[in-house]
Amino acid sequence: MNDPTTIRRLYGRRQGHKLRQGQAALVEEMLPTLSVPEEGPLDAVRLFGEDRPLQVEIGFGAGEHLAGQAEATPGTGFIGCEPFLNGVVGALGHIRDRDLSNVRLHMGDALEVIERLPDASLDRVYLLHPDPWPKARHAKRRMMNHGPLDTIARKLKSGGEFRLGTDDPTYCHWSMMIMNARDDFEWQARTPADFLTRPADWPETRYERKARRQGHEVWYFRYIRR
Ligand SMILES: C[S@@+](CC[C@H](N)C(=O)[O-])C[C@H]1O[C@@H](n2cnc3c(N)ncnc32)[C@H](O)[C@@H]1O
Repeated sequence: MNDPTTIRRLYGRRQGHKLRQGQAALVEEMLPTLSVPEEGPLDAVRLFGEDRPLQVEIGFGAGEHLAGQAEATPGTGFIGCEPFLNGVVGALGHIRDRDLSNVRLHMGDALEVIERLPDASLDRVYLLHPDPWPKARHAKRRMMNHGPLDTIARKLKSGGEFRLGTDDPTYCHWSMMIMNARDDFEWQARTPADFLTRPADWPETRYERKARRQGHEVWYFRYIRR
């Protein structure tokens, strides 16, 4: 079971290096206890044993933002979604190190999980540094498209928040155009500083750090569901 090939077959996509033994143990022992059930409707009671606010992070990468938010708001239930095994292993490490009991993980497509939640059930959805799909012919694969956004809008409570972070100028412009065409979200930006400055309750992600190291500007969008 510790063989990385077996783990890859059982637990989906992986990137980069082989899992070390400690990481394999996290996947074998901890992940099954934190995984979102594979079938059926989902809600806070099924996931956390009680009614509580819910937030979803789409593509949590290495999980530092997810863990930071979960640590800051222990009364909220967090659902982190990420198809890559290495990212899931990173999140498991953070969850263990910070002793978090309010995170559940889905190793796969976030929209599959969001669809199974009740309408108007989410307090917040995070989409931080999504894959930019820079070629025009791949634009329909971007998460910032009306199909995925319709789903996110339906599942957010009125007054709930959708957060987007990106350092990609094309993706930034694209996202603004898409969101401008919608009347179900209100952009929370009064001055340029509002979207050029990371809010205090927005932990830095690995991609964001990398972008800043490379000298890129980063844009932070907060939209309230009307
Ligand atoms: C560029 S990385 C950013 C990771 C992280 N949010 C950060 O800022 O460091 C984008 C991530 O989104 C994940 N992703 C792409 N499509 C996804 C989907 N449909 N559901 C969940 N995660 C997805 C990818 O696997 C990848 O890890």
